[in-house]
Amino acid sequence: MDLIDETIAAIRPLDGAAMRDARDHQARLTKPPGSLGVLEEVSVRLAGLAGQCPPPLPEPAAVAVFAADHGVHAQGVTPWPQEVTAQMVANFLAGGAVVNAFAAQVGARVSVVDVGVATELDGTEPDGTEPDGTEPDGTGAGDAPGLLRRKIAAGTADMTAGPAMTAGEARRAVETGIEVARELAADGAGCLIAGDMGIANTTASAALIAAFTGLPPEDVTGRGTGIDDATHAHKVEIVRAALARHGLAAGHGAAPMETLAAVGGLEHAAIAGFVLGAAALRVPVVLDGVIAGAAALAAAALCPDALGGCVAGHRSAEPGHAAALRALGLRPLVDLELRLGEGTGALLALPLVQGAVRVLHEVATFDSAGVSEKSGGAEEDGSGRP
Ligand SMILES: O=C(O)c1ccc[n+]([C@@H]2O[C@H](COP(=O)([O-])O)[C@@H](O)[C@H]2O)c1
Ligand SMILES: Cc1cc2nc[nH]c2cc1C
Repeated sequence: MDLIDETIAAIRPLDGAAMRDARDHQARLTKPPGSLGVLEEVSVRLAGLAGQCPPPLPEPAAVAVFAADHGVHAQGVTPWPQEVTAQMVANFLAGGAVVNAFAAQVGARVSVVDVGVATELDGTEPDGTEPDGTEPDGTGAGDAPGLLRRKIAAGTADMTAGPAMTAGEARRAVETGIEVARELAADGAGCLIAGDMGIANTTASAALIAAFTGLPPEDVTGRGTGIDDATHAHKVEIVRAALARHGLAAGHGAAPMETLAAVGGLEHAAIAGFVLGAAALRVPVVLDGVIAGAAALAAAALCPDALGGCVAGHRSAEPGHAAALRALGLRPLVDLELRLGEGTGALLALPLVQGAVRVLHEVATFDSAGVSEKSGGAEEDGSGRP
């Protein structure tokens, strides 16, 4: 059995008994039943993931920013030059990006995983040596702490001309995501966040979401980093052409690994693996924006139970993200019209997830605090409605 099959075989559904314990416990806490709304369901799901109530606090959190480039960039789907991917990797490693600020805010550790950056990272050659051929000496951005060198290819190929990845590249990217989840969990992370960086990756995200949901390209293709109406119309047609070329147009069904290889990105495949790897270890994942949403659809297609321990951190401004979350049955915790990626929306939601679980640990029950319960005959349905 290879790593992907072994990981999928290890994934189990949420534990129903632990979920019932969490629901019962929530009902005994000193608050009107149901008054913590969506957070109660988050706590119940994390109890189901851990198989115990209360589940461990989801901390410390670790963010892995999966970075990769995209051949479809050549089709003029984004106003940004491709080298911005590598430049932003250097910025993450120097601590200067929004993900660094938001991670510092919540005490999360940031790692950057190069799974497919096309431009070489500052100061290093493709194999990670210094330009003069010596081993990395700590002077280039490529040597900074927090960089995981897992480059599978120098970006994907143009999905409108052929498959974005070979089958082997797609599998290696999924395996890389599993390995990174394992490494971060082994280092003590109690909650995982997948961020992304990749100029043009909202085009690949739209193609994946259309393929997995069957929705038409115009419903799931957004403006990414910011494009005018004409470029947006062109982007929709590029997504349509890629789906048609690979036989992925609405209603044709989508085999997960083949779909990832045809129209996905190396970071999408790695994030799908990261979700699978975390699920096998029963570690919760807070999902970020449209790239994570597209990757989560692939993970769910590979193993539906993999999504049991995933929380949708936020809803991004990309229309495809809302479509992906609907298809996954996930309700986003935060909706601030963010459209940045990097893991930023998930990091903002992290304290909500942690707070949801902390309630199960720390809040007194009516019995223990001597607080009277409500009187009256209405059947308790947990909704908080009388
Ligand atoms: O997270 C999101 O929902 C999101 C929405 C729009 C843009 N992004 C980020 O912007 C980049 C891709 O945008 P684009 O327009 O080049 O496809 C990539 O680095 C993503 O992390 C991210
Ligand atoms: C500057 C910049 C920062 C980003 N972070 C994630 N995607 C990004 C895209 C751009 C263009």
